[in-house]
Amino acid sequence: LAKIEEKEQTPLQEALSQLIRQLQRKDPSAFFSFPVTDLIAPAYSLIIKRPMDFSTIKEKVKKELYQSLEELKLDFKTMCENAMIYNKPDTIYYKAAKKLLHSGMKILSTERLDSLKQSIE
Ligand SMILES: CC(=O)c1cc(-c2ccccn2)c2ncccn12
Repeated sequence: LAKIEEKEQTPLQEALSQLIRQLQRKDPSAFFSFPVTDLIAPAYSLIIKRPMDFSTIKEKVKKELYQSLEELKLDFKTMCENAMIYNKPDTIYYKAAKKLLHSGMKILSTERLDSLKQSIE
């Protein structure tokens, strides 16, 4: 079999991957690991205009679609906010999203991203 070439990660991709690992640890139930389907969430694709999940975020890193750390922060916020739009406040998904958003904003704080940016330049 031809050897499948592994591509080196850029410093930005490295920093993004490290942040995503930290964020995913805050989703122990893995509610946010994969895209929400209309099968498990009726009419989801009609209600949520910009679906987002960790697997899609990781795919975007791999395809070098993030040009800054802030773009990751935007997708992360969208992912959590989607869950707080679609799910009612008394559901496990809404509560998990609220908690994930809160802990994620610390991991992605401006101070943290600024210092990480220094190390990338
Ligand atoms: C994130 C989210 O909104 C979500 C994840 C899930 C989910 C994620 C993994 C396994 C099962 N369910 C879900 N199920 C029903 C309604 C909403 N959700």
